[in-house]
Amino acid sequence: MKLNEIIKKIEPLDELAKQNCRKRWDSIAKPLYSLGKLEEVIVQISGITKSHKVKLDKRALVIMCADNGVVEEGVTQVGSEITAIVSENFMDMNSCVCVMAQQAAVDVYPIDIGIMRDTKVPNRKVAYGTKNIRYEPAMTREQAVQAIEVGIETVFELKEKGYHILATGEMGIGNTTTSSAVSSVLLELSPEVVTGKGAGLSDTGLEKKRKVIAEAIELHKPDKNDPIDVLAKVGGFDIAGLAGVYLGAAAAKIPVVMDGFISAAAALAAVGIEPEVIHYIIPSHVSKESGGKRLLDALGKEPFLTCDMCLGEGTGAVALFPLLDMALEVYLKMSTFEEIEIEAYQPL
Ligand SMILES: Cc1cc2ncn([C@H]3O[C@H](COP(=O)(O)O)[C@@H](O)[C@H]3O)c2cc1C
Ligand SMILES: O=C(O)c1cccnc1
Repeated sequence: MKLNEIIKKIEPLDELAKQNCRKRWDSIAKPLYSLGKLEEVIVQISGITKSHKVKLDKRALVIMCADNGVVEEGVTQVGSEITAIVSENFMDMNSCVCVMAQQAAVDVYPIDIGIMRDTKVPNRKVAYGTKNIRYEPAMTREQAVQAIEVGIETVFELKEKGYHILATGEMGIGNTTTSSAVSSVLLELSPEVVTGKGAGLSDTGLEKKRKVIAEAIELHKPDKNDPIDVLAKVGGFDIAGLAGVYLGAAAAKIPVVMDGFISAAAALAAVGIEPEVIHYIIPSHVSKESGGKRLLDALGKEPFLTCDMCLGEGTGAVALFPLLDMALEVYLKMSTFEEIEIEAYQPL
């Protein structure tokens, strides 16, 4: 599926479906608007799916798994070999997000979009890891587009399987370095501000990480007005793949729940490629990682959850599903004012 053709398919949300959904909320016997963002998110999903008959029965988490050459620079607490190990554990439902996903009835779809060795994870490899951004661009522009297209194709395959809603996750040692680099360029903020300790780093390690990011940006001069250039020069296959998931979701008219810092950096790139994508994205939590809040602000999204999480894998996104389920149960099952024979509140 070609990126250019997919972009052409992306439309504004359906206003009529949103209005019908709002009407249903307003008829429910409770104080108007009192479920706040939980009402708004169901309205958003109506607009995305062009129907006020919202269904969230089948849900999938896409986990983009890839390695990053920049790990050679000592910007992480653990080595690249951990990416493959954790990614293969997803296949056995043995990771934090898998446990949470089972609880929330979310199916887990890890994808090997660029792990540095062969794995048992479904193979959509663009390459065996990216180049070290301190010295070379992470990937070619063609590879960035290819990774985006892997994300797009994944969405259409899941839509075909009947999924109603998707969530984003990733696994890739070193990907808070690449996400911070992408964020620094796209937000026009110094690496100091948007770079944190990722999966754990000493203070000296953090200093080095910021320096490496600053040097990579200085060397490659990514064009902030061209998110594909930014992804190619200082991003990763996982981030580009996730950008493709957002673009694909918008084209396929399927809502997508965004996880934390890395997922938000990918979202910012996707929205830079096609601004309309923003309406198809549902935020979940605010990552504790430096830059997490700034990315949400730049996307104009408020988090549902503030739990100081910074784990990745899609954990924050999956954590939102029980809340979405409760919102939808009220929306679908609650009595209306008419049914319990009291006069409806008038909007103020
Ligand atoms: C065992 C382990 C499991 C993980 N699961 C997610 N991450 C998270 O940490 C990584 C990013 O942090 P950094 O940039 O510091 O490497 C990503 O893989 C992210 O998903 C993990 C990290 C580790 C070590
Ligand atoms: O918020 C995230 O996505 C995150 C933060 C730190 C480490 N891994 C992921």
